[in-house]
Amino acid sequence: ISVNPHKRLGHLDDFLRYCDDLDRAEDELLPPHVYRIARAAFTALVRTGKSQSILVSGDSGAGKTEACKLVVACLARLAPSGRAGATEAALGGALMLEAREFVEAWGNATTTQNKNSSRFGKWLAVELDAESAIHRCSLQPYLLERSRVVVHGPGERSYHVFYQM
Ligand SMILES: Nc1ncnc2c1ncn2[C@@H]1O[C@H](COP(=O)(O)OP(=O)(O)OP(=O)(O)O)[C@@H](O)[C@H]1O
Repeated sequence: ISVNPHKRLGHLDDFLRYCDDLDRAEDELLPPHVYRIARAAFTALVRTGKSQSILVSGDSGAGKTEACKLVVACLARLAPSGRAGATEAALGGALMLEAREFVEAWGNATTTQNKNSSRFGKWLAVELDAESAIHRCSLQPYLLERSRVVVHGPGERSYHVFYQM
């Protein structure tokens, strides 16, 4: 269970430093946190070679979109560590986050529940190479609320991009 803090907590570096002090076998010693979920998926993928999935669900405004960004930020920091190609991998993670801002312009809108509500579902894939560095990221949108382009409720808006232009 993840609770929307409604403020930047910003302690990824502290968390990763804390993780570094622990043996990798001791995932269960980590505090409950979205970073712990991301790290557990990463270590399981590296250990087993099998794909891992993280399903984020909840009410509008619960913090799903922000939680996903934190997962990607955490993977981007974990994946390249100490390997050749680290710069490219870190860049891939950063680009993924930047790309999401762009996608949000076209698929997010202000609603009564959330001023940056995602009006589509998304399948985000992060692929690692044999060196456990980020190889490729992709984002597949689906079920976009297309009717919002022409009509929306009182106090709501159409997609951000129309106001940004
Ligand atoms: N981890 C977080 N740190 C700081 N602020 C957050 C965090 N999670 C959510 N918020 C705040 O809450 C707002 C709503 O969160 P978010 O857009 O992630 O919700 P959501 O569950 O994706 O909603 P929707 O289903 O409507 O898209 C964000 O715009 C942000 O202001």
